[in-house]
Amino acid sequence: MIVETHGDDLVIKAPAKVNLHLEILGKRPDGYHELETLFLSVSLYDTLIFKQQPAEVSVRVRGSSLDGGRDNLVTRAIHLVRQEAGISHGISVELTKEIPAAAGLAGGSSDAAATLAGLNQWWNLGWSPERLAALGAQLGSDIPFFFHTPTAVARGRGEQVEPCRCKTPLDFVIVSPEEGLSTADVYRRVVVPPKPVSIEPIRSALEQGDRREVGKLLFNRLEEASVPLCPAVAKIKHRVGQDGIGQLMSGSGSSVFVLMDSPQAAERLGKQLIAERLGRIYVVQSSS
Ligand SMILES: C[C@@](CO)(OP(=O)(O)O)[C@H](O)COP(=O)(O)OP(=O)(O)OC[C@H]1O[C@@H](n2ccc(N)nc2=O)[C@H](O)[C@@H]1O
Ligand SMILES: Nc1ncnc2c1ncn2[C@@H]1O[C@H](COP(=O)(O)OP(=O)(O)O)[C@@H](O)[C@H]1O
Repeated sequence: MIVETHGDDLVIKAPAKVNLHLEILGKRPDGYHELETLFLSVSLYDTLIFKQQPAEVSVRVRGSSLDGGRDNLVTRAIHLVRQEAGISHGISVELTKEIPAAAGLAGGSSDAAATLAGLNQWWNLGWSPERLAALGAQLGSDIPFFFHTPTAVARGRGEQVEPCRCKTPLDFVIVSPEEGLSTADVYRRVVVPPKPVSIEPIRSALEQGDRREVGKLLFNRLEEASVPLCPAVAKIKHRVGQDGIGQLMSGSGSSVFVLMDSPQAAERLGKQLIAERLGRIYVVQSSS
């Protein structure tokens, strides 16, 4: 995330993520699936502006039909911090959404992580990134990763995070169809593989900066479960199947990303796809 002060305001840009690898290792007694995933944050951002306000909490959302009420992850993160710190200070947050919601890009999770980090600074709490990540895990599985950007391996439900290196910037075109996907529906259909695909080859390719190898090794176990639920994913995968150096659905969908071998190639493909009305198109790079 990118943190700046503008006059009296604190401004945080909260990045989206993609999963370069996602494998299911098993099903747990609590019904959740144990996963192993390689996260990468990218340069598509929501923006949060924190402003002083006496006692009450208010969250205003722009650029989306989501409201700022008690179900919004920003609001939930504010209440969690106030409870944990034992304080009742007010705060006003203006959230401008650019990351499409429920698209496998973890926009809501990133907003929550940005809120935890922002309030830690705003209220001088002095909490460590580990403490913030552990608090975030109470709100959502993808949140701890955002304290370890740009790239990390995550296990468990996503809360066990091990940072890794990305030696070279990576360029992507992301296609987000209008049709969304329910994470619960996708996990319900997933089949636990007898022998999981290893994360090590793609992690090593990323650490060596071998983008072609990364492209060849892209893998997401949830993709096969999602295609029958969302024909748009199949349509996009078919359309971009020969483009770039690899293509994959992100997380539980429905966004699909194409890994490109240069920023110029990403710009060119982005322009072509905008004309084809497959969904919202984002030309992005790996970022913090
Ligand atoms: C797929 C991933 C990968 O990064 O991200 P997104 O696509 O959401 O970005 C995550 O595993 C999203 O995990 P999480 O954020 O916990 O999903 P939720 O929406 O809370 O889960 C909805 C439902 O999906 C099932 N579920 C979820 C996560 C998991 N590891 N195993 C599961 O079986 C559970 O039935 C749960 O009740
Ligand atoms: N600030 C927020 N931004 C996006 N979604 C939010 C937010 N707060 C709550 N939500 C809810 O969380 C769900 C998951 O959002 P998000 O993290 O964007 O998607 P995904 O889990 O597919 O990556 C959405 O369906 C939405 O209803």
